[in-house]
Formats: sequence, C-alpha cells, structure tokens
Amino acid sequence: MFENETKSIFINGKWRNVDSQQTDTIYNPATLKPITKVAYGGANETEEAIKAASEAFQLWGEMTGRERSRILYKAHELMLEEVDRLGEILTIEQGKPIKEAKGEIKGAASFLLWYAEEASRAYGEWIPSSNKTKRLLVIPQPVGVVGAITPWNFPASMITRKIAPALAAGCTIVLKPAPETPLSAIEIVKILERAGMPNGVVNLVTGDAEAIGNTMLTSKEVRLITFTGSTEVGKHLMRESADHVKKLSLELGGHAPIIVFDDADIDKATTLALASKFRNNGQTCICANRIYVHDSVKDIFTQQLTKKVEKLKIGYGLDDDTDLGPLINQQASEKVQKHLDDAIEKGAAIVTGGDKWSGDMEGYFYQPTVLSSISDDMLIMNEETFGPVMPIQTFTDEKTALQNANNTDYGLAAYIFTETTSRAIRVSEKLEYGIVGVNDVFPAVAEAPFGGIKQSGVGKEGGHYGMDEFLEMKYVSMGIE
Ligand SMILES: O=CCCCC(=O)O
Repeated sequence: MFENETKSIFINGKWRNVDSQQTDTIYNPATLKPITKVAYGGANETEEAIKAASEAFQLWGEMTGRERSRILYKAHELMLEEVDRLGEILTIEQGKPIKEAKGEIKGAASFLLWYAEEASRAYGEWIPSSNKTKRLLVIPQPVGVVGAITPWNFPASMITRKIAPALAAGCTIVLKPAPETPLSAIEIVKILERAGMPNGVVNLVTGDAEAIGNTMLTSKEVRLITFTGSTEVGKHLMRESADHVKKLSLELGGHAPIIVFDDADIDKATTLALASKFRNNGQTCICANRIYVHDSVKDIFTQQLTKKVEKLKIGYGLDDDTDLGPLINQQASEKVQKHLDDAIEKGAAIVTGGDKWSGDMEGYFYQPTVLSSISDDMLIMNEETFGPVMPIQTFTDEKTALQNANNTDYGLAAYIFTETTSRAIRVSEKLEYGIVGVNDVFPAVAEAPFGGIKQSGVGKEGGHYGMDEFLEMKYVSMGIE
C-alpha cells in the first residue's frame, strides 16, 4: 500500500520532497513498525506554499461560489468512492478501529458536501439607511490565505472541517497536518487535485511542526490560522499572532462531564457513556472525561456500564471486531498511567481494567478502565486524560451536579442524560460549554456549529457559522444624489 518514501509536499500543484532530502518516518501506532517516510519540510517550503496560496487567491477568490462549489462537490463524491481505502490508511497511521475510521471518512466527506452547498450562499446585506442620501451595503469577502494546522486524533475530518468552509468562502490554504498522521492529509489533497482544484489553492507542507507553524505565524500574508489541538498550543498561537493581528479559529482541549440524572434511561445512558468515553480510545476532544451519576442510580449504572465495558475488544484496528486500538504514542500512554496512579493514590477504586494491555503487538494499548470513589482533587477530574479511563463520581442534587460540571477552565462539550424535557432545557442553558449533548454523545455534524468557550477555544466549525470564520464583512457606504 505504501512506498518506502512518499512525496508529501504539495506546492502550486506539484508533489515533491524537500531539497535536503530530509525525511520523517511514519509509524503504525499498533505495531510500532514503520509505514513510510514523508518529506521533512520547514520554513522554506512553508514560505513557498504561502507564496503559491497568495498568488492563487486572486483567481480562487474571484471565482463564483457556484464554481467553487462544483469542485468541492466533486471532491465529496471522490471521497465517498474511496471510503474503504481511505479508512484503511487512517487506521494504519492513527490506530483507531476500521469501523470508526470509515465513519470518519464519511464524516470528512460530509463537510465537503455541506460547504459545496454553502459556497453559493454567502449572503451580504443591504442596511436601511437613516439618511436619504446614503446607501449602505455589506459585502462578504474571503479573508485571504489560511494556515490550517490539524491534529492526529481525526486526521481526515478535522482537515475537511477546516478547509472546506475556507475554500467555499474563497480562501486559499497552506495545510500542516499532525506529524504523526500525514498520510490521510496527502490522500485528501490528492482528491482535491483530482476534483479540479486550481494550482496553489491548496498546499500541503509536512515536516517540522514548529518551523512550519512559526512561518505561518510570522507571515503577513497568512490572514487566519485555524487550529485544532491543545489549549497550550492555542495560547502560543494567540500570543505569537498578535504582531500581525491575525484572525484565529481555535478548537482546543476539553474536559467533558456527563451528568446522569436519576430519571435517565440507564440502558441508553450506559451505552452512550461508553461510546463517548471509549471512541477513538478516549482520544477525542469531546470525549467524556468525568461522569457524575445521581447517587440513587449509581449502582445500577456502574454495573451495567462495567458489563458493557468488559465486552470491548482491544486489538489491531484493521480487524473488523476491534473496539479499541492503541494510544497514539508513549507520551499518551504515560499520561493515562499518571492519571490512573494519581487517582489510585488519592483513594480511587478500580472497577474494571486499570492496566496496560499486553497483546501480541508492540503499540501502547491500554485496558478500558472504570474507576469509582473519586474525589475532586484527582488529576483526572481536572485535566484532559485523552485515554480510556472513566472516573465515576456521585451527586445528590441538580445544583451540585451543575457546579461540579462547570468547575473547570475548559468549556468544549458537556452531556446530560435525562428523560425530562424541562430539566434537559434548564440544565443545558446553565452548562458553561459551547456544545451540550442531551441523550446524545455525537454532536459533531457538518451542519451544526462545533466549538468551545472559556479555554476550549474561539470560533465555530460547521454549519453556516463555520464559513463566517473565513469571511470578512466589508461595509460600503455610498452617497447618492
Ligand atoms: O477531537 C475533536 C473532534 C471531534 C470530532 C468528532 O467528534 O467527530
């Protein structure tokens, strides 16, 4: 499936390596075996890519929305034709189970479709003037060159979620995928190329993350950076982009609570909690990180959940029956272990799991773990774990549950399980989060605004809101006779 070396830099319509011939080896996180080598680009390649994107902006920005739409729509069709192959590539480089990988590819395609449709719907405004001799217009115009920095946990859908609205709006792109997972990015760019994207509109630079990111940050021509990743890096981008007053769209860390009320459907609640926590092995920014269960249903919830967790199959992502793949790398595994050790030291009890998984592969596998006897001072209740550990704490009244859920600097996603509509509305309104799932743990869809508040980010991805990020509203004031 892969050559020993893969050309991974795409600038102005040409695939190439770097002049220095420097490469980066990409590993399969399940086996720790090398998959291929990609080009190790840096500042030079990023500057070239920015130049190409700036030049292409003239053409792309002036095309009609309908013309841009046709290319995005074609890319959507091409992506759907290749779900199986792209899913396999994604699993091989990222580790997630093939059923999730194929689901991600379909999700990635859905952003291309949605923004193909939105491309011709960037409306302006005619503002009624209070002065008879004036006419006031608002014209939406593309921001310009966009630097897109994407994460390893969703190597396909986080790319299309960013670049589809940017392209629909008329922006051009320099894409930097996560160093761990450049192969899905290469495939997506090839699809855009086959769909007829003009040269220079989408450019890809793999390699030295810091050098590429800093070149984007210090470039005057890059008008907006869209980033998904940690809050720490998001803060760095905010600080360093101040000199050029760059626009930023940031999807950062989360620490999602699930509140299980006493009127919840427990069978549904346990299925959903499990899906939220263990999808992508807990490596999702909207994964539940802490569960608050009403005291009166704690036992039944924990029993049912544990039974379901114990049926999860850990293994190689390409095996159809695998539910949990490996963690992405050693650092991720160490963090999970640190959170677990800290919790145990502070009095947590292991209900199930609690250790590394030693199968026949070299990767960083971990048993799906459920913990009880949880206290607020544990690391796991305060920091993003990004791994398959679920701490269960109890509460006795709605007010306390809300206080606990809101007691964090993060504000990405929160979930509540209840069968009472008024409670669902009341609690949703009080949760200090950008996204609330009510009896639903899969809120990320192309047509809705995804994004956090507080230290979980700025801006929205998805829906018409997602395209607004890439448009400037130019105000034209006309004096008339
Ligand atoms: O990690 C953040 C993106 C979540 C995407 C999804 O839930 O599909």
